Amino acid sequence: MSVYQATTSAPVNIACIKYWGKRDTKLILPTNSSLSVTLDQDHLRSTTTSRADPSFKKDRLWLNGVEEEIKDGGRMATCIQEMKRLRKEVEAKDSSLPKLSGYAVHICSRNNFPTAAGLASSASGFAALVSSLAALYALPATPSELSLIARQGSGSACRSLFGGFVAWQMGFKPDGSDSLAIEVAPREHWPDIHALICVVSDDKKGTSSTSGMQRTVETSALLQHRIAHVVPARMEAITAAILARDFDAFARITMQDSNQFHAVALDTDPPIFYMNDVSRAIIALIVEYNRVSVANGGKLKAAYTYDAGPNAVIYAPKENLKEIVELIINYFPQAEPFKDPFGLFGAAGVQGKVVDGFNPAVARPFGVGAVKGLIHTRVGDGPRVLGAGDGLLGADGLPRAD
Ligand SMILES: Nc1ncnc2c1ncn2[C@@H]1O[C@H](COP(=O)(O)OP(=O)(O)OP(=O)(O)O)[C@@H](O)[C@H]1O
Ligand SMILES: C[C@@](O)(CCOP(=O)(O)OP(=O)(O)O)CC(=O)O
Repeated sequence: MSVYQATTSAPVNIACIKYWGKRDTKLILPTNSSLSVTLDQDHLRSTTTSRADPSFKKDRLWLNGVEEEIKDGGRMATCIQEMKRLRKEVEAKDSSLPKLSGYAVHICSRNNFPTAAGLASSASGFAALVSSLAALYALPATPSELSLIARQGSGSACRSLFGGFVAWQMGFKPDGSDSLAIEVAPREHWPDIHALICVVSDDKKGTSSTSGMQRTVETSALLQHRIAHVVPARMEAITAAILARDFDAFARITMQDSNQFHAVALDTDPPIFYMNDVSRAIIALIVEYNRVSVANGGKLKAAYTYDAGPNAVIYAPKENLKEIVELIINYFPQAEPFKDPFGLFGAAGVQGKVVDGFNPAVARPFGVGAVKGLIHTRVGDGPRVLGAGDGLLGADGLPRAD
């Protein structure tokens, strides 16, 4: 008997222009457009296997080995239902196709990084879910078409259907059919963009993005100014910066937009604080690192950005990553040796130090554990279809023990 199964992996994305606010909470339609960099799946990814089988009684999902309830009318159920609808359309056009749209599915997914810790697991998770079902159902859909469905799982997930530099166009139609992701530039356009993730906390966060942004929509006057007068011009300017590979402009806009997102969080009633003292110290270090460069006649060398949590993501051209890792480690000693996937350091490992002219008093040194880990990665590609050997379900249709 045929086994109908597909496995894909999908990347995390970290926004430079932040999505924060919905105009429709069911369809997940945003109050502003956003733009992100897709990170390399060689380092951070969700891997998902989907199987359709006539013997399955109901749709089931396992996340990191634990079964999650698929709630009726919930986001997961909506995504699965929408994918089955697309499959049904394909089957209607070709009667020789197996009627997979009528079978229940078993879905098994793993993240190779902490889930629900502000590392955008919902983005890679829903992108992997949608792309694995698209592969299972052999849908002729484009990544933008699939992004319409991933968006209904988690807004930011729509941007993980592409690699490189990705915009989520907010759209204007009430049915959401124009609220989708498009590629601004593939990673090959600007492969030099690297990212250092400073894991400040891998705990589950206090205020989820979903509830936090809704409170902001309801109570923040500053958000209305951001939506009407700030984001549209920033979307244009950062797109131009990416197309011109202008890191100075890219960095300036990215930092400004992170700052404004955290300002609207603070402007929410009651206020929401996602950054902590460690996050703010990292901002001070990057600001000073850039100041020294500019004082010496150079340009901005790094950009920080923070999502709905205290973890920092630092974007920079590859050539600056060595200095940036040394800088962070100088203030935030690490319990574990730095994993050095790009071979920046020799066998001796990293020694903390600051660049000449750096004012060390901009931040106080912290103890081991303030920054729990550093992940060095770079701009990456979009979802990948994997081989049968990578499947996460066993012959019985349940998660494989490994
Ligand atoms: N691999 C996956 N497959 C399917 N769903 C997933 C996967 N990984 C995460 N999710 C869903 O995303 C939820 C976590 O999303 P949440 O927004 O709380 O955290 P986050 O994405 O890590 O943080 P943020 O989006 O704010 O950066 C999980 O509870 C689960 O429902
Ligand atoms: C701060 C952000 O990371 C917010 C992400 O919010 P989510 O996409 O997690 O929210 P839901 O649509 O409610 O699932 C900014 C961004 O990624 O653009």
